[in-house]
Amino acid sequence: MWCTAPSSSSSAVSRQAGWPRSGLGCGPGGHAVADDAPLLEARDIVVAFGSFRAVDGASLAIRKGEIIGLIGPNGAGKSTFFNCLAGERQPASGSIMLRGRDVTRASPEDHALLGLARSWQVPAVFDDMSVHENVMVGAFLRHPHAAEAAAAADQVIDFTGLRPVARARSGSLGTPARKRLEIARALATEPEILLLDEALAGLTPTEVRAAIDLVRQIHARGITLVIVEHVMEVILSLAHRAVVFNQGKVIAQGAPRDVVQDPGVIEAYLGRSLSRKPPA
Ligand SMILES: Nc1ncnc2c1ncn2[C@@H]1O[C@H](COP(=O)(O)OP(=O)(O)OP(=O)(O)O)[C@@H](O)[C@H]1O
Repeated sequence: MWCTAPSSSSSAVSRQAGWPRSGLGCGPGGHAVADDAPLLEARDIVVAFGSFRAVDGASLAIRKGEIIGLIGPNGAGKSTFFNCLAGERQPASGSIMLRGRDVTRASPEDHALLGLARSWQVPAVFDDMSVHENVMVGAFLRHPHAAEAAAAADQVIDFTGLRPVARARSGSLGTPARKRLEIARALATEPEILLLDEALAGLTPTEVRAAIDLVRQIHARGITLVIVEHVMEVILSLAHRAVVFNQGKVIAQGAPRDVVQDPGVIEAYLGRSLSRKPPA
């Protein structure tokens, strides 16, 4: 467990090392956080592009240890909502609490320092850098000295199975290794909660199974997960709770096997998504 005084830097969020980080008994700055308080909570989030509300009053509370599957049709607002959770986009209204702290207007770096990491739907790796150097970029968040960041990156590379390509130029990687690198770079920031935005999209059924195994191992390390994914079988096999978005709103949530029986979910989404090819 870590409980420290707030940093004197402008971010007011302290840097803490050790992967994976553990314990949520203290909020940043040593404020007590109730054990049953959500790790991350978004309330009544609205994001508008002109007169169009991409996210229209969506709320979600995520507890430590959960794997949440966020599903819904194309354009439902999942990624936009994700971007708000990670601090990349500020909502027009609503609030976001991370570990008991209001982060609605906080920067992505502050979110990362508080223990939230995300992967991008299209991997945002630095093509001209090696795999190891890319992972070091994440590790620098908590290890400012290069030797320590390199050692921390090594651990993550071993954990994610990237050792055989550790010295390869990232731009030379195929889709599965690129997706894995995206996850590795997020893990190197030593998160307590990891948001995966379609991290399994574009993989073959065999690669999907390997990626599901990796997600299970990440969860076994004590990391809470929120996954946006279109392949329902992935949600059914991984998620404790499925949350369904449609037209910017949460229209249903619950145990994945219950949610798929919900007539509103079938009408809004599953009628289309079940026709997508699941992992064999
Ligand atoms: N920067 C933007 N400017 C204008 N409209 C946007 C912008 N970003 C997203 N949108 C629109 O907001 C809506 C929600 O998009 P979003 O990407 O959040 O949906 P999604 O549920 O993640 O979809 P997908 O499953 O296809 O990734 C879409 O209609 C999209 O076109």
